[in-house]
Amino acid sequence: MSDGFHVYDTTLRDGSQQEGLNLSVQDKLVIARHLDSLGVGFIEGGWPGANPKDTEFFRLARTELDLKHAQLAAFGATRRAGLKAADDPQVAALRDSRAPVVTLVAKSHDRHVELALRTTLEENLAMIRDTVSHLRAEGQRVFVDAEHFFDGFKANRAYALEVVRTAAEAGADVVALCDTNGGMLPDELADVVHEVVGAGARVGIHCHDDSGCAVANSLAAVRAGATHVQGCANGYGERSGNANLFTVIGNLQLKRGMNIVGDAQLAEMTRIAHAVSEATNVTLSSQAPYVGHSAFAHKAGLHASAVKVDPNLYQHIDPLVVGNDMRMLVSSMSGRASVELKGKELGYDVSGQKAAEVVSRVKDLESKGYTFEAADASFELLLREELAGARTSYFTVESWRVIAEQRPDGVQISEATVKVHAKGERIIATGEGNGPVNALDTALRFALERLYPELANLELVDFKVRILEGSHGTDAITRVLIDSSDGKAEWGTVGVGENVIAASWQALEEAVTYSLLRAGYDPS
Ligand SMILES: CC(=O)SCCNC(=O)CCNC(=O)[C@H](O)C(C)(C)COP(=O)(O)OP(=O)(O)OC[C@H]1O[C@@H](n2cnc3c(N)ncnc32)[C@H](O)[C@@H]1OP(=O)(O)O
Ligand SMILES: CC(=O)C(=O)O
Repeated sequence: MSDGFHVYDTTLRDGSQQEGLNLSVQDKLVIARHLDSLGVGFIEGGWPGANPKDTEFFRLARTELDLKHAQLAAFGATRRAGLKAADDPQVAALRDSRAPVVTLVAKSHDRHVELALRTTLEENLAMIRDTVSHLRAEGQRVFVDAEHFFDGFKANRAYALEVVRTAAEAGADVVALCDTNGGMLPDELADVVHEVVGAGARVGIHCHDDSGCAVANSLAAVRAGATHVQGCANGYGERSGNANLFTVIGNLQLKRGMNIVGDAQLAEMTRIAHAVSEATNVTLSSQAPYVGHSAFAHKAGLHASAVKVDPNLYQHIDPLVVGNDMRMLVSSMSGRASVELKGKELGYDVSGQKAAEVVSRVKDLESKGYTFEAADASFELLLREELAGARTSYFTVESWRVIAEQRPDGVQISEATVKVHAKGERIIATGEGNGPVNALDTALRFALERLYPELANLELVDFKVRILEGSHGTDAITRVLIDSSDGKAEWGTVGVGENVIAASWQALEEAVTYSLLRAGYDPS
């Protein structure tokens, strides 16, 4: 990280104020390690003393977190009105955390001092002064988060600036100006930051995303002179979240030319964003800038035809720089170039008239309810059929049948029979399952596993059903998407039919066919 500029992560404190996000101490340790490996300068670990988990995190961090880049910061409030900082138990918890940095939240809006703290403006300044100097004297580095700073500045400019001066004079290294309610817009916010820079301490910025401007506001603040930027992984945080730190880092490094993290660390950013999302158990938006699964996915035919000439015609950066990948999506919006590029991605040479035929087939099938964006394996099987003039096939299906039963004891069980032909044999197999699709899957595997032992590695990992509305007087139809894995890769297949079992069978048959193709068996 460049000297003189701080990247401060508050995922483990402000990020965990997000509705539905609950981190264990172990989750926090895992996330801290990921953020450290990205090269952030500070990791705010939580509020020691506010709850046992955060206190425990700081205790364990001393022995279990071997941070290579970041310093740990403990978050807490200034002392209570009327108490000495040294006697305030919450301040003691910050001291006892033994974190090298303490970040104190301080009121900087006069109305909040009077209504929320129920004290005088002078006492609030004394609370800031005493707490900062006490912790400094105890050997900790102190940052101050000036809460509601921008709203406070509008209401009482002199008082908001006095808060910054008081914190700086007492020894705070950073005063982070907080857009706590997240309602600021970049131009207005930048003007305020500009006025504060030079008041003594290093000026930082902490933005919430209630107006959808948290990242833009953070960048505007940096341009106006802030040299400390706070944010959260994947934009987590209370209400609409905080500035997405990954977007901020990408923009500062790649658009503003700042040396925020190393190139090798930036190339890990996509992996880290997804690993943090695994730890928080909050699905990462596929549209997340830089790191989302769709951030460099091209669906429109016109885009693909230009990307074929030069990917940068429809991409703002090279995805590899942030560890992401360009992907081509095939759908009813595709043209020949989309199919050509997707074919190349899958290892097939398809162009000209053949590409046009594939496009036309995809469009026709999508008009009937199929979708190939999420069913890459079904698309590959279709492509192979167009190129070879015949389906890739390892078995032919004579018939299948399934019975769903509810027994007198309430247990529901399904039983399926499949009749298939493979390698010159006619095979009849029966399977049971907790539902009809599970029973069909079991029966099909029983039928084929002896001839194709690699099938034992196939696992169905997801199953999605969608009822598509009928049009032009037709009945509604069912689309089934199955995600499968062989432990090395995942792939999707699609089936469409008038009933859910027929659609599922089709997606299942393609999942099995594709797994045999991947396993290297020769098609019949
Ligand atoms: C803008 C932000 O996001 S700041 C971070 C906010 N995060 C959290 O609140 C999560 C952790 N919080 C907690 O666990 C609890 O609220 C605690 C442990 C901190 C306090 O709990 P309690 O003692 O029960 O108080 P409660 O939550 O009801 O109220 C907060 C108190 O802190 C006071 N306070 C608020 N801000 C400050 C401040 N900057 N400096 C000193 N005191 C403050 C309030 O006036 C209130 O005082 P009161 O007890 O005299 O009414
Ligand atoms: C401190 C903080 O999280 C805020 O003001 O938003």
